[in-house]
Amino acid sequence: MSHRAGIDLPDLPASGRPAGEPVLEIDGVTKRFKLRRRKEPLTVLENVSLTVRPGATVAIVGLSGAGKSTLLNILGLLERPDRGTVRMYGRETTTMRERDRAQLRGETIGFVFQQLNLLQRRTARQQVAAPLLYAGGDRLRRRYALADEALRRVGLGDRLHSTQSSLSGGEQQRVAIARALIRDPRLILADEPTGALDPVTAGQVMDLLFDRAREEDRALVLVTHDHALARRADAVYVLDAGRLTAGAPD
Ligand SMILES: Nc1ncnc2c1ncn2[C@@H]1O[C@H](COP(=O)(O)OP(=O)(O)OP(=O)(O)O)[C@@H](O)[C@H]1O
Repeated sequence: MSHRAGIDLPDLPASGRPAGEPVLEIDGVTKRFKLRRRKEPLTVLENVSLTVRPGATVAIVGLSGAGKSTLLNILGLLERPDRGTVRMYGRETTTMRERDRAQLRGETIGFVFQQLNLLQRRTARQQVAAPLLYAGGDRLRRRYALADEALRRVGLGDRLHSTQSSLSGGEQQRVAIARALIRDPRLILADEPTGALDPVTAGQVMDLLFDRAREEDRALVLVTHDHALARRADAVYVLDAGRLTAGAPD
């Protein structure tokens, strides 16, 4: 068991695939939103269950408005479901205090979302190093070297000192990916991570995310409209009318 920042997490094996406890396991998750001027709430997720094991790559597809981002927010402990359980390494999170959920989120999850949430005047190196400001110890001291390495891995080794506003949309997205990976998260949650990228760069970036998830027994959950990309995952699920079913995209 690792004990980092007060959170107990199972140790990852040095090699090989563990039979292992699921990274994430949700069961019977239901989410409704109250809409203005509508009596009946909108049911976005209905009795959704999903298990993500170490090393797994999972893609979720569905029409616009199907609830994919809502599901990803629940998996990422950013939102709580109205019903159901969300277990991370066996720990039930829906009843945890917000502070504990935030700590578990920070230690475990790397987010690559559609909204980039990057600061326009910071350099690429500063953006990517930022999550390590809270890491402490060696990673805090080496944050710029680690950021430079992460930026090189997404092909931005020559743009370390460029400010966010001077980068193209695709380059900004790669900065966001480098930032999501800098803390070496066990679970990567990605929402349309290649939307702004050309096919070649998109392929390289996805190789990086898939390799990280598979080779190091991390896990990846990917939301996408791109069915060719979804087919690269070990498992594909379709979200339709609030229900999640296993299935291959058309
Ligand atoms: N906070 C909220 N309050 C009210 N309705 C919401 C809220 N968040 C999401 N919704 C609604 O829930 C439904 C699902 O939204 P969500 O963003 O999860 O869909 P999505 O499948 O990710 O869509 P897209 O592919 O277009 O990004 C939509 O009808 C949306 O308007």
